Amino acid sequence: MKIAVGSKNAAKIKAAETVLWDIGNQNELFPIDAPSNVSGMPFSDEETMTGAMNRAEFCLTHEDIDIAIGLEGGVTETQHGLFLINYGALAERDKETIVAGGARIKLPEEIAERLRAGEELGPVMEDYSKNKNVRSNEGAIGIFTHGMVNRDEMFMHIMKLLVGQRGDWHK
Ligand SMILES: O=c1[nH]c(=O)c2ncn([C@@H]3O[C@H](COP(=O)(O)OP(=O)(O)OP(=O)(O)O)[C@@H](O)[C@H]3O)c2[nH]1
Repeated sequence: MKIAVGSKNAAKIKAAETVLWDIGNQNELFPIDAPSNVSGMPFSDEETMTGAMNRAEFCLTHEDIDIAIGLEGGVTETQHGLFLINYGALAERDKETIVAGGARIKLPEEIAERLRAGEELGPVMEDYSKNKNVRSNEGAIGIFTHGMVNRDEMFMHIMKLLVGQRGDWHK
């Protein structure tokens, strides 16, 4: 089967590749630069989830793609602070899109304040950590967990939730 992941982000591609290899399929993975059609920095569960679904559904407009995956990062406000969140979606023609959310952690207040003021997490994390291209490598989750859970691993978990819900990979 031809499977698309709606991003050129290395952490997202690695997560998709790893989980698809793990389920033992002879599938081909195609990274596609898919628009999320939500804001650059999604600011709620709803918006982040919609971004993941929009990316997956965009990939299905490529006729040769059988299964499309969208992965999206964002943040959400809670009574206890601003949390980093992530969602994934798996779309197929004539089937209901499958959705899953990933692990979430509270962001330090100095980061939260900058996001509330309109900055995007990617550049803020580069500035904070002095590392380059954080969003495609360890991610904010990797930095704040001291490498215990990096962004690819967090997306791998979402991938497992998606492919697990679909189920019938060997039929
Ligand atoms: O350093 C980061 N570590 C993270 O853990 C993280 N999660 C989200 N973001 C940022 O939030 C926005 C939407 O995220 P996002 O997933 O839609 O886009 P992305 O730029 O990471 O990938 P893509 O658009 O190439 O697929 C973008 O500004 C991302 O930079 C992160 N940045």
